[in-house]
Amino acid sequence: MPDLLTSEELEAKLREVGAERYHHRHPFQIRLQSGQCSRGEVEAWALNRYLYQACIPRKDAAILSRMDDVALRREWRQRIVDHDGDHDGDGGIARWLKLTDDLGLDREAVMSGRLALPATKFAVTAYLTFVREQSLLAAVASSLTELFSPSVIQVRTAGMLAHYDYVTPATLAYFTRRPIQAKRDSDCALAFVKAHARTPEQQQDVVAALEFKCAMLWSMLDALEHAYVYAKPAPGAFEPADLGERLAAA
Ligand SMILES: O=C(O)c1cc(C(=O)O)c2c(n1)C(=O)C(=O)c1cc(C(=O)O)[nH]c1-2
Repeated sequence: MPDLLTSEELEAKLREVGAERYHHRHPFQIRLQSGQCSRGEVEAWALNRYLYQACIPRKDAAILSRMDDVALRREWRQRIVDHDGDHDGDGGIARWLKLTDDLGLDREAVMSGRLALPATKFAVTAYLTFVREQSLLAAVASSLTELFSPSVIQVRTAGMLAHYDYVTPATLAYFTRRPIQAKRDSDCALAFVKAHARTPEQQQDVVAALEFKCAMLWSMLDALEHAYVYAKPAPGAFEPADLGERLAAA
């Protein structure tokens, strides 16, 4: 059994996991931010990621339902408000739909998830199952990828604005608020994890939870790369208008 880490050592270990395994290193992410994606690849990314966005308030509600502490619940519930908003047209999910609208995607097709890749659906379901079935500590730790999201969001947003003329700041409005929200949310989750991971086993669970979440994010980009860079979407999945050109180039 490994030694008990100090809370600073645990934090350093978690940051190491992010540096090695977070999706900022994924080839599809690098392709997206450096202007190499076709229009169809950008559309497929936005359509598939909608399912991840839509699952986040549901997974936060599952986590919230397991918290005994009133003060913690009060902090955590803000995450749900951020995504769902207070009325129609408000909140992160609505802002994600602004992105898919601007890309010309049909709302029903996006929101129903019927054109998403099988791997996207499996990944999102795995995240929901994880937070329901693992300990509360591991469920909270699985959100810690948000420690790393502000920098990937900044690089991706700047890259997309520079390289894709059909993408404007209004199209990417979803991302404007995320870095501040992610900092607030990950500060809260990290403080909880550092205070409650008090045995080597609990510390291992926390590290494994972050590795799981990095793998889940990574697998969604693997699936996008396979389907749209190599022009092989699964039967029934989204087929962008430029898929034929991509196939000819492959
Ligand atoms: O753009 C990104 O790369 C990115 C990554 C992540 C993440 O690391 O899980 C989240 C988000 N965005 C995001 O917008 C978001 O609301 C969010 C919530 C969570 C979570 O697990 O609770 N991660 C993320």
